[in-house]
Amino acid sequence: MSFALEAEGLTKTYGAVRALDDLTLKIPAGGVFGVLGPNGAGKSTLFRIAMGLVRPTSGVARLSGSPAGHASSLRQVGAMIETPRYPPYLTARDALKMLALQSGARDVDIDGWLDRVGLSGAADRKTSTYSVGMKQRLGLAAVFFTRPTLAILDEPTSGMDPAGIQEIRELIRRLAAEEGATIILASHQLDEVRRVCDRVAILAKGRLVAEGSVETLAGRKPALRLVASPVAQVLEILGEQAAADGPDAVLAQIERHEAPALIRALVGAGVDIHEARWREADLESAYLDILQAKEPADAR
Ligand SMILES: Nc1ncnc2c1ncn2[C@@H]1O[C@H](COP(=O)(O)OP(=O)(O)OP(=O)(O)O)[C@@H](O)[C@H]1O
Repeated sequence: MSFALEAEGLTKTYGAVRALDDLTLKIPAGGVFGVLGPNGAGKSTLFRIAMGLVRPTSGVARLSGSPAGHASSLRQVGAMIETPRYPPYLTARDALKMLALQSGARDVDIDGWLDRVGLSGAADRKTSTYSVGMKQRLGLAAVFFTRPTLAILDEPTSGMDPAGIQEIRELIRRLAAEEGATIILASHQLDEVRRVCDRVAILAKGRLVAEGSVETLAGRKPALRLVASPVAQVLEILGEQAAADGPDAVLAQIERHEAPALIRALVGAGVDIHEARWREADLESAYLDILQAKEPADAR
């Protein structure tokens, strides 16, 4: 397996503060990886080291096998650290042109990228007139237009309203699928992480306290909750794949692609289905439980 980012025994101290404390973490190449953790857990420090902005006190970080901070690894990484800032007098188009010049990227389809992030209509407006969401979308174009193999997004939806968060979330998923880049994102929005990320790591006080797929960490897979009658017949048809969930509902442990066929089969067997809804993995409770149980006890 190849890894987009590897941290081995990574420690970073700022005076008496250990921002990272012997962190070992391997983030596989491909997909969207979430880094979670309370304020001060060390997420941004890990990202700054990956981008070569900060030197570790000890340990190593590698991007696709090359040491972080080396020219070869820097060329592969694009990053957005919180809300991007641009000189206020620049339009979005000029901001991307400037970034293309700075990065030495050639043949960048600036109009195409403005279109992909939904900014075509505002391309010639000064970025100082942009909403937070528009700045984030421009920031995503700026990360991806040089086609990095690794994109690091530090709290990409901070300060945004729910509609804006949903837009950015969909854009990130689309870019992950279309660009094939590994995306590593830090977020405090657990719902966002659950919907966007394939795998997550939880950091606390600079250490790794949990790592795995969202479903594994949440301790349960998504299940299809069917409100149906007669319930007994649904339980009989589904056998071991189902469990009663109250007097009129059943939880079916099936994969998402199996849902249409199951519903067709139940209706064909004469079952009335009043509601079918996915019960998602509960990452938030799992996150809080993990932090309570595993957070290193030594307060700093
Ligand atoms: N340049 C610095 N100088 C001194 N201390 C720092 C510096 N950068 C980070 N720290 C400290 O290191 C610890 C980890 O900070 P970091 O920003 O990596 O955490 P984080 O998980 O990104 O937090 P948040 O969720 O609040 O962004 C904190 O205690 C922070 O105060």
